[in-house]
Amino acid sequence: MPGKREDVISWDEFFMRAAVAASLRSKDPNTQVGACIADTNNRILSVGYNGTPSALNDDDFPWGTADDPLHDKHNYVIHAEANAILNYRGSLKDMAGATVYVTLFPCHECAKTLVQAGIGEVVYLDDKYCGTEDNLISKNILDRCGVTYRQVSLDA
Ligand SMILES: Nc1ccn([C@H]2C[C@H](O)[C@@H](COP(=O)(O)O)O2)c(=O)n1
Ligand SMILES: [Zn+2]
Repeated sequence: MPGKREDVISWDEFFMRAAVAASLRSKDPNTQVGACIADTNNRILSVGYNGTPSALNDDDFPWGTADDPLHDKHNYVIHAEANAILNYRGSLKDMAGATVYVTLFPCHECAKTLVQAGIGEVVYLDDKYCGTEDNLISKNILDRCGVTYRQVSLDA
């Protein structure tokens, strides 16, 4: 009888690759972010990526930053982590202790939302805004709320 295949990818890699796949749907020309929420039984609950509200035509949209807040994408885009939570059709109770895999470290608004949804762990790929005020607030929120975070990398 042949033995089982041992050379399989880890759960971390599996969920992070799902987050990366979600990020490929993002229309943001500068930063594409994907998120995948996995529960404590290693089941994917939801995925999301950064984009406009679905009723807002993303063809007719200022995909840049601007001094005028009316024309700055940051005021319109829903972040990947928020979309992953909003896309979930089950009970929020299922997110208790779940892990969010995200391709970019969460901003402070997402950190608050993740905490409130019951997420217990953040696993991230990139932290390109590390050390910025927003990033420090985000880490402060996660630390104070007992949400752990760790960085992983994906081999090419
Ligand atoms: N954890 C994050 C951080 C950012 N985003 C989104 C929001 C914007 O669409 C983009 C950031 O744009 P940038 O300021 O780098 O031009 O990424 C997110 O979804 N989740
Ligand atoms: Zn965010």
